[in-house]
Amino acid sequence: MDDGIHIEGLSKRYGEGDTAVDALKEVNMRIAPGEVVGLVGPSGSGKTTLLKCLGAVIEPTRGRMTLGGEVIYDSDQGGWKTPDLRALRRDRIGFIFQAPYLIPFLDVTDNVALLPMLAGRANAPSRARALELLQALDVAHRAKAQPSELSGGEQQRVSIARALANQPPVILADEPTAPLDSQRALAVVRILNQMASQYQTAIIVVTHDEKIIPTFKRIYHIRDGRTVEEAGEGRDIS
Ligand SMILES: Nc1ncnc2c1ncn2[C@@H]1O[C@H](COP(=O)(O)OP(=O)(O)OP(=O)(O)O)[C@@H](O)[C@H]1O
Repeated sequence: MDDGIHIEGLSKRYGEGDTAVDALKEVNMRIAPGEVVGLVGPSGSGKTTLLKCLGAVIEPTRGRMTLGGEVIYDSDQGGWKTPDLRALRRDRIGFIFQAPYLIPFLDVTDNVALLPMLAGRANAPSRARALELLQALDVAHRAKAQPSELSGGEQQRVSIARALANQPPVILADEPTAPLDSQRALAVVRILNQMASQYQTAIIVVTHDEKIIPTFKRIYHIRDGRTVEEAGEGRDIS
């Protein structure tokens, strides 16, 4: 089974000739449903490039990527499996960023329900799903509030609910804890672990954050475009 995330021989070259940059060099990764792994590496090592390839934002040069049991990209089979990369991103991949990027003129429920609605689901089940997620993330009491009325931590939890809204098999989190103090950063990681296990989502967390690195059970180190897998400390944060 190839559920979760499976990356095989993924390479990305920017540019051509003398100025070409090989940002990813035959990267292999496998993340199981329900698993949260860290992706760490120095500046310029290829982390953003890897997230962009997985998130169908840029096209790899070679390799194969499987998300939730479906091959989404195979360079030996013509590249992307679907021409509609926007729908792929919307329906199959959740994104969490350093800042929550909530839509200021929609209330909390609609911020979460918007993606299922855009994916063609009816309003009532989309809102019901949003409320269920807000409950799971302990912000349901703010369901009718505007984003500007929320604390930073509440906004971050709403952005995690939004990432889960279309039940994607995969969530890509780019430095989700960088601006947070230690306690709040660990709370976000705890939530990501709970959500991964509750919804059987595979989560990659790109991070430099020394506060959360000891919490991962598995870490991929990336250096100069190549990944090395390592057992993490898996420090208990329950
Ligand atoms: N659009 C581009 N064109 C050419 N080279 C690029 C492009 N984007 C990134 N690179 C190069 O690819 C390599 C990997 O960059 P990438 O942004 O993936 O690193 P990163 O690990 O995310 O770094 P940081 O932690 O600083 O964000 C770097 O050498 C970078 O200069």
